[in-house]
Amino acid sequence: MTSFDYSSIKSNIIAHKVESYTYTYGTAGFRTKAELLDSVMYKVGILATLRSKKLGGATIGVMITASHNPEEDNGVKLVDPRGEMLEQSWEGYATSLANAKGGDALAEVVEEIVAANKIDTEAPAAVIYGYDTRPSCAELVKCLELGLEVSGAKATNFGLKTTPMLHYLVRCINTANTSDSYGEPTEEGYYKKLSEAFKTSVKGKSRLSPLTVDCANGVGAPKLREFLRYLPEDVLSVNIMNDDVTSLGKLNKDCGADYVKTQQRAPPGSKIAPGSRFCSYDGDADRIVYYFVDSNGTFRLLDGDKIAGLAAMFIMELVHDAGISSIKVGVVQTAYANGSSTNYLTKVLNVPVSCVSTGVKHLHHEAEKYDVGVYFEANGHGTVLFSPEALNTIKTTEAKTPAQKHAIDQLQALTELINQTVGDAISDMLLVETILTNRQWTCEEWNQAYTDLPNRLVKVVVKDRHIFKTTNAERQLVEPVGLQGEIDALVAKYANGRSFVRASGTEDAVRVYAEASTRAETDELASKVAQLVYDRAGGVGGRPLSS
Ligand SMILES: CC(=O)N[C@H]1[C@@H](OP(=O)(O)O)O[C@H](CO)[C@@H](O)[C@@H]1O
Ligand SMILES: [Mg+2]
Repeated sequence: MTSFDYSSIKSNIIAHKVESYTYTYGTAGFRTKAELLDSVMYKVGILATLRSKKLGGATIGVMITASHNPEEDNGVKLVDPRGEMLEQSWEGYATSLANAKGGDALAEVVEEIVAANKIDTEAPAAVIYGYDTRPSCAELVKCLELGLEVSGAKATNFGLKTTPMLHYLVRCINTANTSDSYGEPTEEGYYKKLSEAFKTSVKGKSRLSPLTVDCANGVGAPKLREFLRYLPEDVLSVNIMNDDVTSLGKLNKDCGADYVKTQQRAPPGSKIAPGSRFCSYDGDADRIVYYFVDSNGTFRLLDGDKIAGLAAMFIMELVHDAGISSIKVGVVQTAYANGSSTNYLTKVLNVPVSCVSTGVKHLHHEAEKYDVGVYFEANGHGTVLFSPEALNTIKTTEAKTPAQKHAIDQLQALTELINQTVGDAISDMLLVETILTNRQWTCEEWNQAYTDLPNRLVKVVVKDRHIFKTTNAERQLVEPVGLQGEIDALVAKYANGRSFVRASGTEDAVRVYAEASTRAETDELASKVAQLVYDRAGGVGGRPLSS
């Protein structure tokens, strides 16, 4: 291990490919065209080392992936010691480092971070890293490794991983030999933990019909295949599709969770028919959506909102059957959650629901406020968090009846089955399969909880999206001044109408969301609001949805 060496940090700097490009550590870390990322990877290596030094040598994770983005993109994000996303206050450091051009500028930013956080640069540092199947990963890994080396980290390459596996590994390493040890810090340990919990969860129940999993031609494919070696076919029957991770150009192309959610259709080539069950992962396997076609042949999507409803329902019943009145379940959504799902949660399940800003970190932090916090974005990213007190209560409650014992055992198994560090397609799939198996439900029966309101998401390109400022968990605009009043006036004309506008954190566009009672009204409302935004806030290119 080398030590932290300013001159080495300066002299090894990787030059920016495009001088004028500005990097931002956003909702999903750094994400852009892969060829622009080599300089960033070097600096992320340095940042991860500093973060670890700041936290007494705790292991920090670095994941190289661009999730559902096209194959030519790539990205990188840091994982904090408990497997969470990088603490928000450090995102600014990431951005400053990434934009520092030249060795002197870089050293200056590093010095600022060291001073502001009183970091002992000679303290130990440990960083683990993993990457997805993108062809650009190999080169980017080398750049990251150089950054880790010049800053003196003990670095470990965990190789090809799904994003949630890397989060799991970070938490396991940092909790090893403690009372809240999260598991064995190996890929095998992950498979064993989840498969054992699943076997317990479905014990004594008949296996469901086969589930076809679209792996988006990404890292989920080889990892799911490996995982299935731990689960006998008579416990879970899975067919894998879109598992080509070697041919160029296939990753996320006309497949995967994002495609299915935005296109509202099954990937081409899937032999979906009434009675069959399907789900899709995204490119780094941290998102999942389910779908099926009903007896009329109509495509039905079971998205993150539907998964949240199913999970909340099941866990609340288990808590009730276990006789544990101290555990309160809550659900966290964003403004993109379908109005019918919020209605179902609050009026039918009577569960408290919080609405927070877009981005998993916001949902995760809000979910930590509940004893059991279920959080999902509509797009299928989410998980369930059990507070330390809830975990302890589940572990120590003594059953008075066999029914109570069964419920407690089921809850205990769920705490092992669910990846509590971050949304995880494999783990979330097992959660859904557990519930459907216990209920012996078809997807059609699951879907009956509520009917989605028709909805529409439109992108409007404007001169400067940063002029859009929101409040109330992004549901209302504060600026441009006056625009919200005009949106409200439009919404008021539609039964069950709802619409909101915010700047995307990941694309150079403004997003307009609308829902209403009928498809026609929804489309009309979406188009009116989109055109209003275009007219009032510097629309660029063609006017959206003009007929
Ligand atoms: C409407 C929508 O789906 N927004 C997505 C998208 O964020 P935007 O800030 O809307 O671009 O990407 C995020 C990161 O993957 C994800 O968390 C979020 O849900
Ligand atoms: Mg993803």
